[in-house]
Amino acid sequence: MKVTLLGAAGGIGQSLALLLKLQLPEGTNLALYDIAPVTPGIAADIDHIPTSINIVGYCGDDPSEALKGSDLVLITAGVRKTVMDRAELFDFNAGIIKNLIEKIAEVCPKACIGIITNPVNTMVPVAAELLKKAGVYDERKLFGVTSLDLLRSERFVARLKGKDVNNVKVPVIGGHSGVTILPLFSQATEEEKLQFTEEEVEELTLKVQNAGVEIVKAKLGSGSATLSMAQAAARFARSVVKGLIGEDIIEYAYVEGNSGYTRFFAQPIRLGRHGIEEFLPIGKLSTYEEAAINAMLPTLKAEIELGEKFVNG
Ligand SMILES: NC(=O)C1=CN([C@@H]2O[C@H](COP(=O)(O)OP(=O)(O)OC[C@H]3O[C@@H](n4cnc5c(N)ncnc54)[C@H](O)[C@@H]3O)[C@@H](O)[C@H]2O)C=CC1
Ligand SMILES: O=C([O-])CC(=O)C(=O)O
Repeated sequence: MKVTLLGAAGGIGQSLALLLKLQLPEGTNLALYDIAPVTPGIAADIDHIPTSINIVGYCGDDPSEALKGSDLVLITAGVRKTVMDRAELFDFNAGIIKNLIEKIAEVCPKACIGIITNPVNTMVPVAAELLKKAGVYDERKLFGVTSLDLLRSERFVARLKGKDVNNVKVPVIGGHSGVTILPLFSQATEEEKLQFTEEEVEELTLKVQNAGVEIVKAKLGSGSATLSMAQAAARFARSVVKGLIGEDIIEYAYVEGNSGYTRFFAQPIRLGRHGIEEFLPIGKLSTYEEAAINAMLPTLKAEIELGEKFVNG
Protein backbone atom coordinates (compact mmCIF):
# COMPACT_ATOMS: atom_id res chain seq x y z
CA MET A 1 0.00 0.00 0.00
CA LYS A 2 1.37 3.41 -0.94
CA VAL A 3 0.03 6.79 0.14
CA THR A 4 1.33 10.01 -1.46
CA LEU A 5 0.95 13.44 0.06
CA LEU A 6 1.25 16.44 -2.29
CA GLY A 7 1.87 19.71 -0.45
CA ALA A 8 3.74 17.92 2.35
CA ALA A 9 5.85 20.88 3.48
CA GLY A 10 2.85 23.10 4.22
CA GLY A 11 0.92 23.84 7.40
CA ILE A 12 -1.40 20.87 6.97
CA GLY A 13 1.15 18.78 5.09
CA GLN A 14 3.77 18.52 7.83
CA SER A 15 1.29 17.68 10.59
CA LEU A 16 -0.54 15.26 8.31
CA ALA A 17 2.71 13.53 7.38
CA LEU A 18 3.43 13.05 11.08
CA LEU A 19 -0.04 11.64 11.78
CA LEU A 20 0.13 9.32 8.78
CA LYS A 21 3.49 8.00 10.03
CA LEU A 22 1.79 7.24 13.36
CA GLN A 23 -1.62 6.09 12.18
CA LEU A 24 -1.39 4.22 8.86
CA PRO A 25 -1.36 0.41 8.91
CA GLU A 26 2.05 -1.19 9.43
CA GLY A 27 4.17 -1.54 6.32
CA THR A 28 2.46 1.26 4.36
CA ASN A 29 4.79 3.28 2.13
CA LEU A 30 4.41 7.03 2.48
CA ALA A 31 5.72 9.47 -0.15
CA LEU A 32 5.93 13.18 0.68
CA TYR A 33 6.12 15.69 -2.16
CA ASP A 34 6.23 19.49 -2.21
CA ILE A 35 7.91 22.04 -4.45
CA ALA A 36 9.70 23.24 -1.28
CA PRO A 37 13.32 21.97 -1.20
CA VAL A 38 13.02 21.11 2.53
CA THR A 39 10.64 18.22 1.83
CA PRO A 40 13.25 15.40 1.86
CA GLY A 41 14.42 16.81 5.20
CA ILE A 42 10.88 16.72 6.60
CA ALA A 43 10.61 13.09 5.49
CA ALA A 44 13.97 12.23 7.08
CA ASP A 45 12.90 13.90 10.34
CA ILE A 46 9.60 11.98 10.52
CA ASP A 47 11.29 8.76 9.39
CA HIS A 48 13.20 8.57 12.69
CA ILE A 49 9.94 7.97 14.55
CA PRO A 50 9.97 4.24 15.21
CA THR A 51 6.97 2.87 13.30
CA SER A 52 7.06 0.48 10.35
CA ILE A 53 5.76 3.07 7.87
CA ASN A 54 8.43 3.68 5.22
CA ILE A 55 8.70 7.33 4.27
CA VAL A 56 10.51 9.07 1.38
CA GLY A 57 10.52 12.80 0.58
CA TYR A 58 10.65 14.40 -2.88
CA CYS A 59 10.88 18.00 -4.08
CA GLY A 60 11.30 19.89 -7.33
CA ASP A 61 8.93 20.49 -10.21
CA ASP A 62 7.99 16.90 -10.98
CA PRO A 63 5.94 14.75 -8.58
CA SER A 64 6.21 11.61 -10.77
CA GLU A 65 8.51 9.61 -8.46
CA ALA A 66 6.31 10.32 -5.46
CA LEU A 67 3.22 9.23 -7.43
CA LYS A 68 4.61 6.00 -8.90
CA GLY A 69 2.54 3.03 -7.69
CA SER A 70 0.41 5.13 -5.37
CA ASP A 71 -2.93 3.78 -4.11
CA LEU A 72 -4.07 6.98 -2.41
CA VAL A 73 -2.99 10.53 -3.25
CA LEU A 74 -3.85 13.28 -0.76
CA ILE A 75 -3.60 16.86 -2.05
CA THR A 76 -3.00 19.81 0.28
CA ALA A 77 -0.83 21.66 -2.24
CA GLY A 78 -1.77 25.26 -2.83
CA VAL A 79 -1.71 28.57 -1.07
CA ARG A 80 -3.64 29.72 1.92
CA LYS A 81 -3.34 33.47 1.97
CA THR A 82 -4.79 35.66 4.65
CA VAL A 83 -8.34 36.98 4.85
CA MET A 84 -9.43 35.55 1.52
CA ASP A 85 -12.41 33.25 1.85
CA ARG A 86 -12.27 29.79 0.34
CA ALA A 87 -13.82 30.85 -2.98
CA GLU A 88 -11.14 33.50 -3.45
CA LEU A 89 -8.46 30.80 -3.31
CA PHE A 90 -9.65 29.41 -6.65
CA ASP A 91 -7.50 31.68 -8.84
CA PHE A 92 -4.37 30.71 -6.91
CA ASN A 93 -4.99 27.00 -6.55
CA ALA A 94 -6.77 25.88 -9.73
CA GLY A 95 -3.58 25.89 -11.82
CA ILE A 96 -1.70 23.94 -9.14
CA ILE A 97 -4.46 21.31 -8.95
CA LYS A 98 -4.56 21.09 -12.75
CA ASN A 99 -0.83 20.28 -12.99
CA LEU A 100 -0.98 17.72 -10.19
CA ILE A 101 -4.12 15.96 -11.46
CA GLU A 102 -2.63 15.71 -14.96
CA LYS A 103 0.42 14.01 -13.45
CA ILE A 104 -1.74 11.64 -11.42
CA ALA A 105 -3.71 10.75 -14.58
CA GLU A 106 -0.42 9.89 -16.28
CA VAL A 107 1.52 8.15 -13.47
CA CYS A 108 -1.05 6.49 -11.16
CA PRO A 109 -4.42 6.69 -12.95
CA LYS A 110 -6.00 4.05 -10.72
CA ALA A 111 -5.20 5.78 -7.43
CA CYS A 112 -7.87 7.14 -5.10
CA ILE A 113 -7.53 10.94 -4.83
CA GLY A 114 -8.50 12.99 -1.77
CA ILE A 115 -8.61 16.75 -2.39
CA ILE A 116 -8.12 18.96 0.65
CA THR A 117 -7.05 22.11 -1.22
CA ASN A 118 -9.69 24.85 -1.25
CA PRO A 119 -12.14 25.66 -2.62
CA VAL A 120 -13.00 21.95 -2.36
CA ASN A 121 -16.46 22.49 -3.92
CA THR A 122 -14.76 23.69 -7.13
CA MET A 123 -11.47 21.76 -7.11
CA VAL A 124 -13.22 18.38 -7.22
CA PRO A 125 -15.13 19.25 -10.43
CA VAL A 126 -11.84 20.58 -11.88
CA ALA A 127 -10.17 17.25 -11.08
CA ALA A 128 -13.11 15.20 -12.40
CA GLU A 129 -13.16 17.04 -15.73
CA LEU A 130 -9.37 16.72 -16.14
CA LEU A 131 -9.43 13.00 -15.34
CA LYS A 132 -12.30 12.58 -17.81
CA LYS A 133 -10.29 14.35 -20.51
CA ALA A 134 -7.41 11.98 -19.81
CA GLY A 135 -9.82 9.03 -20.11
CA VAL A 136 -9.19 7.78 -16.55
CA TYR A 137 -12.05 9.24 -14.48
CA ASP A 138 -13.62 6.88 -11.96
CA GLU A 139 -16.17 8.57 -9.69
CA ARG A 140 -15.56 5.84 -7.08
CA LYS A 141 -12.03 7.16 -6.57
CA LEU A 142 -12.31 10.93 -6.39
CA PHE A 143 -13.11 12.58 -3.05
CA GLY A 144 -13.34 16.11 -1.69
CA VAL A 145 -12.23 15.78 1.93
CA THR A 146 -14.95 17.19 4.21
CA SER A 147 -13.91 15.22 7.31
CA LEU A 148 -13.04 18.37 9.26
CA ASP A 149 -16.73 19.35 9.21
CA LEU A 150 -17.55 15.99 10.80
CA LEU A 151 -14.82 16.32 13.44
CA ARG A 152 -16.02 19.82 14.35
CA SER A 153 -19.66 18.74 14.54
CA GLU A 154 -18.81 15.78 16.76
CA ARG A 155 -16.67 17.91 19.05
CA PHE A 156 -19.22 20.72 19.39
CA VAL A 157 -22.11 18.30 20.05
CA ALA A 158 -20.12 16.27 22.58
CA ARG A 159 -19.24 19.45 24.48
CA LEU A 160 -22.78 20.87 24.41
CA LYS A 161 -24.44 17.63 25.47
CA GLY A 162 -21.74 16.36 27.85
CA LYS A 163 -21.30 13.17 25.77
CA ASP A 164 -18.30 10.97 24.95
CA VAL A 165 -16.92 12.45 21.73
CA ASN A 166 -15.62 9.02 20.69
CA ASN A 167 -19.19 7.79 20.35
CA VAL A 168 -20.82 10.91 18.90
CA LYS A 169 -21.73 10.69 15.22
CA VAL A 170 -23.02 13.63 13.18
CA PRO A 171 -23.48 13.27 9.40
CA VAL A 172 -22.44 16.37 7.42
CA ILE A 173 -23.63 16.74 3.83
CA GLY A 174 -23.53 19.31 1.00
CA GLY A 175 -20.13 20.84 0.42
CA HIS A 176 -17.24 22.57 2.19
CA SER A 177 -17.97 26.30 2.17
CA GLY A 178 -20.32 28.47 4.25
CA VAL A 179 -23.97 27.55 3.76
CA THR A 180 -23.08 24.46 1.73
CA ILE A 181 -21.83 22.78 4.93
CA LEU A 182 -24.88 21.10 6.46
CA PRO A 183 -24.56 19.05 9.65
CA LEU A 184 -27.59 16.77 10.12
CA PHE A 185 -28.30 17.12 13.82
CA SER A 186 -31.62 15.31 13.31
CA GLN A 187 -29.51 12.19 12.65
CA ALA A 188 -26.88 12.80 15.37
CA THR A 189 -26.31 9.90 17.74
CA GLU A 190 -24.30 8.92 20.79
CA GLU A 191 -25.29 5.27 21.05
CA GLU A 192 -28.85 6.54 20.76
CA LYS A 193 -30.42 9.46 18.96
CA LEU A 194 -29.55 12.90 20.44
CA GLN A 195 -32.21 15.57 20.94
CA PHE A 196 -31.75 19.29 20.14
CA THR A 197 -33.94 22.36 20.49
CA GLU A 198 -34.52 24.49 17.38
CA GLU A 199 -32.23 27.18 18.84
CA GLU A 200 -29.46 24.62 19.45
CA VAL A 201 -29.71 23.37 15.85
CA GLU A 202 -29.50 26.90 14.46
CA GLU A 203 -26.56 27.87 16.69
CA LEU A 204 -24.63 24.65 16.09
CA THR A 205 -25.19 24.76 12.33
CA LEU A 206 -23.78 28.30 12.14
CA LYS A 207 -20.91 27.35 14.45
CA VAL A 208 -19.87 24.48 12.15
CA GLN A 209 -20.34 26.55 8.99
CA ASN A 210 -18.20 29.39 10.37
CA ALA A 211 -15.60 27.31 12.19
CA GLY A 212 -12.97 27.61 9.43
CA VAL A 213 -13.38 31.37 9.17
CA GLU A 214 -13.11 31.68 12.98
CA ILE A 215 -9.74 29.89 12.89
CA VAL A 216 -8.47 32.15 10.09
CA LYS A 217 -9.41 35.18 12.22
CA ALA A 218 -8.02 33.73 15.45
CA LYS A 219 -4.69 32.95 13.77
CA LEU A 220 -4.48 36.65 12.90
CA GLY A 221 -3.93 36.04 9.22
CA SER A 222 -1.09 33.54 9.49
CA GLY A 223 -3.11 30.70 7.95
CA SER A 224 -6.20 28.55 8.39
CA ALA A 225 -6.96 25.34 10.27
CA THR A 226 -3.93 23.09 9.87
CA LEU A 227 -3.66 20.87 12.96
CA SER A 228 -7.32 19.81 13.19
CA MET A 229 -7.36 19.47 9.38
CA ALA A 230 -4.37 17.17 9.58
CA GLN A 231 -6.21 14.92 12.03
CA ALA A 232 -9.33 15.04 9.84
CA ALA A 233 -7.34 14.07 6.73
CA ALA A 234 -5.53 11.32 8.64
CA ARG A 235 -8.91 9.88 9.62
CA PHE A 236 -10.08 10.07 6.01
CA ALA A 237 -6.86 8.41 4.78
CA ARG A 238 -7.15 5.62 7.37
CA SER A 239 -10.69 4.94 6.19
CA VAL A 240 -9.76 4.79 2.48
CA VAL A 241 -6.73 2.58 3.17
CA LYS A 242 -8.75 0.25 5.41
CA GLY A 243 -11.30 0.00 2.60
CA LEU A 244 -8.62 -0.75 0.03
CA ILE A 245 -7.30 -3.61 2.17
CA GLY A 246 -10.76 -5.11 2.41
CA GLU A 247 -12.58 -3.58 5.40
CA ASP A 248 -16.10 -2.31 5.07
CA ILE A 249 -16.07 1.37 6.13
CA ILE A 250 -18.70 4.11 6.11
CA GLU A 251 -17.42 7.68 5.56
CA TYR A 252 -18.68 11.04 4.34
CA ALA A 253 -17.04 12.92 1.46
CA TYR A 254 -17.82 15.31 -1.39
CA VAL A 255 -18.27 13.03 -4.40
CA GLU A 256 -20.05 12.62 -7.71
CA GLY A 257 -22.68 10.38 -6.20
CA ASN A 258 -26.42 9.92 -6.24
CA SER A 259 -27.71 12.67 -3.96
CA GLY A 260 -30.00 14.02 -6.68
CA TYR A 261 -29.23 17.61 -5.61
CA THR A 262 -26.09 18.65 -7.51
CA ARG A 263 -23.52 16.76 -9.57
CA PHE A 264 -21.11 16.77 -6.62
CA PHE A 265 -22.43 16.59 -3.06
CA ALA A 266 -21.04 15.44 0.29
CA GLN A 267 -22.88 12.30 1.32
CA PRO A 268 -22.40 8.95 3.05
CA ILE A 269 -20.37 6.36 1.15
CA ARG A 270 -19.33 2.77 1.74
CA LEU A 271 -15.60 2.30 1.13
CA GLY A 272 -13.96 -0.92 0.01
CA ARG A 273 -11.38 -2.47 -2.30
CA HIS A 274 -12.27 -0.23 -5.27
CA GLY A 275 -12.65 3.07 -3.44
CA ILE A 276 -16.36 3.80 -3.10
CA GLU A 277 -18.31 0.54 -3.20
CA GLU A 278 -21.69 2.16 -2.63
CA PHE A 279 -23.19 5.65 -2.54
CA LEU A 280 -25.46 5.52 0.50
CA PRO A 281 -28.76 7.34 1.02
CA ILE A 282 -28.70 10.59 2.99
CA GLY A 283 -31.67 9.49 5.09
CA LYS A 284 -34.64 11.36 6.49
CA LEU A 285 -34.18 15.12 6.85
CA SER A 286 -35.89 17.58 9.20
CA THR A 287 -37.83 20.52 7.75
CA TYR A 288 -34.95 22.79 8.80
CA GLU A 289 -32.44 20.64 6.93
CA GLU A 290 -34.58 20.44 3.79
CA ALA A 291 -34.84 24.23 3.74
CA ALA A 292 -31.08 24.52 4.30
CA ILE A 293 -30.42 22.26 1.30
CA ASN A 294 -32.69 24.34 -0.93
CA ALA A 295 -30.93 27.48 0.27
CA MET A 296 -27.44 26.10 -0.48
CA LEU A 297 -28.13 24.77 -3.98
CA PRO A 298 -27.55 27.98 -6.02
CA THR A 299 -24.16 28.51 -4.30
CA LEU A 300 -23.07 24.91 -4.70
CA LYS A 301 -24.20 24.77 -8.35
CA ALA A 302 -22.26 27.95 -9.16
CA GLU A 303 -19.14 26.63 -7.41
CA ILE A 304 -19.35 23.37 -9.39
CA GLU A 305 -19.92 25.18 -12.70
CA LEU A 306 -16.87 27.37 -12.11
CA GLY A 307 -14.73 24.23 -11.94
CA GLU A 308 -16.30 22.64 -15.00
CA LYS A 309 -15.83 25.84 -17.01
CA PHE A 310 -12.20 26.18 -15.91
CA VAL A 311 -11.46 22.92 -17.72
CA ASN A 312 -13.97 22.92 -20.60
CA GLY A 313 -14.26 26.66 -21.25
N1 LIG B 1 -10.71 20.64 3.06
C1 LIG B 1 -10.62 21.26 4.22
O1 LIG B 1 -11.42 21.02 5.12
C2 LIG B 1 -9.53 22.26 4.46
C3 LIG B 1 -8.76 22.70 3.43
N2 LIG B 1 -7.74 23.59 3.62
C4 LIG B 1 -6.96 24.00 2.45
O2 LIG B 1 -5.77 23.22 2.36
C5 LIG B 1 -4.82 23.95 1.55
C6 LIG B 1 -3.45 23.91 2.20
O3 LIG B 1 -3.47 24.64 3.40
P1 LIG B 1 -2.12 24.86 4.24
O4 LIG B 1 -1.39 23.58 4.41
O5 LIG B 1 -2.49 25.63 5.46
O6 LIG B 1 -1.32 25.81 3.23
P2 LIG B 1 0.24 26.12 3.17
O7 LIG B 1 0.38 27.33 2.33
O8 LIG B 1 0.82 26.10 4.54
O9 LIG B 1 0.85 24.84 2.40
C7 LIG B 1 0.65 24.60 1.04
C8 LIG B 1 1.88 23.83 0.53
O10 LIG B 1 1.65 23.54 -0.85
C9 LIG B 1 2.92 23.64 -1.49
N3 LIG B 1 2.73 23.76 -2.94
C10 LIG B 1 2.39 24.85 -3.68
N4 LIG B 1 2.35 24.53 -4.97
C11 LIG B 1 2.65 23.21 -5.07
C12 LIG B 1 2.76 22.29 -6.15
N5 LIG B 1 2.55 22.66 -7.40
N6 LIG B 1 3.08 21.01 -5.86
C13 LIG B 1 3.30 20.62 -4.58
N7 LIG B 1 3.21 21.44 -3.52
C14 LIG B 1 2.90 22.72 -3.77
C15 LIG B 1 3.59 24.84 -0.85
O11 LIG B 1 4.99 24.82 -1.07
C16 LIG B 1 3.19 24.62 0.62
O12 LIG B 1 4.17 23.86 1.29
C17 LIG B 1 -5.40 25.36 1.37
O13 LIG B 1 -6.00 25.43 0.11
C18 LIG B 1 -6.47 25.42 2.46
O14 LIG B 1 -7.48 26.34 2.14
C19 LIG B 1 -7.43 24.03 4.88
C20 LIG B 1 -8.15 23.59 5.96
C21 LIG B 1 -9.30 22.74 5.84
O1 LIG C 1 -10.65 28.25 4.70
C1 LIG C 1 -9.70 27.44 4.87
O2 LIG C 1 -8.67 27.39 4.21
C2 LIG C 1 -9.83 26.44 5.97
C3 LIG C 1 -10.98 25.55 5.86
O3 LIG C 1 -11.47 25.17 4.81
C4 LIG C 1 -11.56 25.11 7.14
O4 LIG C 1 -10.98 25.37 8.19
O5 LIG C 1 -12.63 24.49 7.11
